[in-house]
Amino acid sequence: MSSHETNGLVFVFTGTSGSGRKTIAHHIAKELGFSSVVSYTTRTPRPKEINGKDYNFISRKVFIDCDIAGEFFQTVEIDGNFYGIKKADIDEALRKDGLIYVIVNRYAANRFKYTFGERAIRLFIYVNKQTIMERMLARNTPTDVIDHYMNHYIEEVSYRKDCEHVFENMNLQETIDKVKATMLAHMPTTTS
Ligand SMILES: Nc1ncnc2c1ncn2[C@@H]1O[C@H](COP(=O)(O)OP(=O)(O)OP(=O)(O)O)[C@@H](O)[C@H]1O
Ligand SMILES: Nc1nc2c(ncn2[C@@H]2O[C@H](COP(=O)(O)O)[C@@H](O)[C@H]2O)c(=O)[nH]1
Repeated sequence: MSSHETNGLVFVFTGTSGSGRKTIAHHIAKELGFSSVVSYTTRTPRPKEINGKDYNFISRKVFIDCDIAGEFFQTVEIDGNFYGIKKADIDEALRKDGLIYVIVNRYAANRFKYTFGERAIRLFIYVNKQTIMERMLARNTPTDVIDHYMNHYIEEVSYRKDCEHVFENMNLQETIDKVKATMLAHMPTTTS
């Protein structure tokens, strides 16, 4: 049995695309000092995305080879692109930090819940569709990315009823404070 089945906490950031999940998750992780388990994808990088931070960008051939070799904990295909998280990356981060965080959609969130049970905490981040649109337009986000966010909104937002915690991300600092407090409440306190 690998360690990801026995130890550690998994914070699963999920919710509506473009709602601020990565911003919130990375900010809190930096403050609390733990690292993310980064997904692999065959999608083309968007402007400002960093390989190894936002995603590990790989070719379809490499993705399929890794999949056949059984390296992925879970995979999904969205709009013709593959996404997945590697078992070895989960195990390594759990060994190092005792907890991990991932940023994924409902399919991976369900898989984490199934495998880790109460040790998987789903943090659902959302904003309304209009706000996502306004934020994206203000940042000159490419049209195809905005379309992608809009097309998946209804399906994604319906998952919030299944999650342990739900946050509407209007004021960023307020959301960060609430999510961080929620995460800390799940983390074991250290005794001196
Ligand atoms: N409360 C907020 N107010 C205004 N802008 C925000 C807020 N939270 C995040 N943003 C901005 O919204 C954009 C999308 O945020 P982010 O990339 O973190 O979302 P995401 O849910 O991880 O998106 P993706 O679906 O692409 O993974 C970023 O430009 C971020 O700076
Ligand atoms: N099931 C999984 N979902 C994932 C994974 N990595 C990212 N995601 C989610 O997919 C959508 C689309 O992402 P985008 O960056 O192309 O907009 C979004 O909800 C991501 O959080 C994964 O490994 N498994």
